[in-house]
Amino acid sequence: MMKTLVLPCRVPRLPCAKTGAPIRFKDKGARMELSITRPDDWHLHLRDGDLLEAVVSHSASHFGRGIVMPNLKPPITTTAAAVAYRESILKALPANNDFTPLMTLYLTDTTTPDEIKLARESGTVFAVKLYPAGATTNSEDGVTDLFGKCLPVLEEMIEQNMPLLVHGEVTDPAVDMFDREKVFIETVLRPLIEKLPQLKVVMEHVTTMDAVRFVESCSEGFIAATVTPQHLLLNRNALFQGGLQPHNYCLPVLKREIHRQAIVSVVTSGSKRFFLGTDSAPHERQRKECSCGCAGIYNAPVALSLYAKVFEEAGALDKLEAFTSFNGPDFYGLPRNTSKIKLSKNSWKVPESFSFASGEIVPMFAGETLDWLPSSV
Ligand SMILES: NC(=O)N[C@@H](CC(=O)O)C(=O)O
Ligand SMILES: [Zn+2]
Ligand SMILES: [Zn+2]
Repeated sequence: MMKTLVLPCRVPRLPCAKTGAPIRFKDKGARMELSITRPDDWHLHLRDGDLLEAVVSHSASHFGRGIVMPNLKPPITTTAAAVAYRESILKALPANNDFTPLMTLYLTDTTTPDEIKLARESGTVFAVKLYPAGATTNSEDGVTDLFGKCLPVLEEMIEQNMPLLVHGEVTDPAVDMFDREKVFIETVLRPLIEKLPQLKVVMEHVTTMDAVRFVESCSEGFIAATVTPQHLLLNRNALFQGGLQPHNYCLPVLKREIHRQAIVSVVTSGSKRFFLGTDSAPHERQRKECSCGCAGIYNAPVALSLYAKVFEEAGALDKLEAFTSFNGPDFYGLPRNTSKIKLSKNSWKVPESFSFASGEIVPMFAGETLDWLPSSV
């Protein structure tokens, strides 16, 4: 496979007051070590069956919690299904691992306010996910008319202090693929927030300067965003470099360099509105390398190394811990993790692939050498 073109992260920094996050650096001879509060992944696809078994340990080995996406087949639309899915995740965890899956419900045109009450009472569901119908992988059952069909549910979510997580893209085929996030902000998100200013919303996997500006312009504590490693490190050239690169294809699709730079600038500025969400989305190799390949990048094994790389190159390692470990739980109103992990400046090679019962999964940056190695303390 072609070596991925990784872009430099030394970009202009937005002016910002120092957050003063207590980061501990140790210089072990030539090797730098960083000790940070255990991170959480606020956007994660764990799948089910043997794929779940194959991938879960890559997240569970370093992350404390993960917001688990509900886009299974069939989707997780009820609390009962979320509770059962949670059980199967717990069963698939390695022994003595206390990773906590935070479950989500898949919003449909027919979700009821009572289901939201049940979700809150269960203590296992932490958010509701909006997939505009047809926007991405397994979104066929998603919402067709948010304002027409879902307002009572959204009002109940305000009552229950339950955040709405959005895949922020319109699906109108007349809208250019690269403009779908920007158009979603203007036609759906802004009107939604004007109508329901008390609703907590996370704009998932932001990819544009427009999204960065929008989130920054909203009230803190109500609107936040997750950011993936791929949208921090790659621009849309990575899809075509040396030939079509299916393992760099995800949705929302990678954008122009100016957008990538805007995202790097805002996360490394220390803004509290942005936090770690890998969107790690494994698909079996044949489902990526075919004539109509699936969208989704499998980044769980490399995500922490890559986030550290971005912050290091931007000269902002002192802001890394807030992004990986504080801003997310603070937004969700959950306690921060108490355990730590270590990131050592140690070269390691990303495996070419991971085999499992039904095939192989190719990780992001397969076969390449990365600098930061995470380990539990
Ligand atoms: N991001 C992706 O490209 N794919 C995700 C779905 C999603 O998060 O949109 C998947 O489930 O494969
Ligand atoms: Zn999505
Ligand atoms: Zn996703």
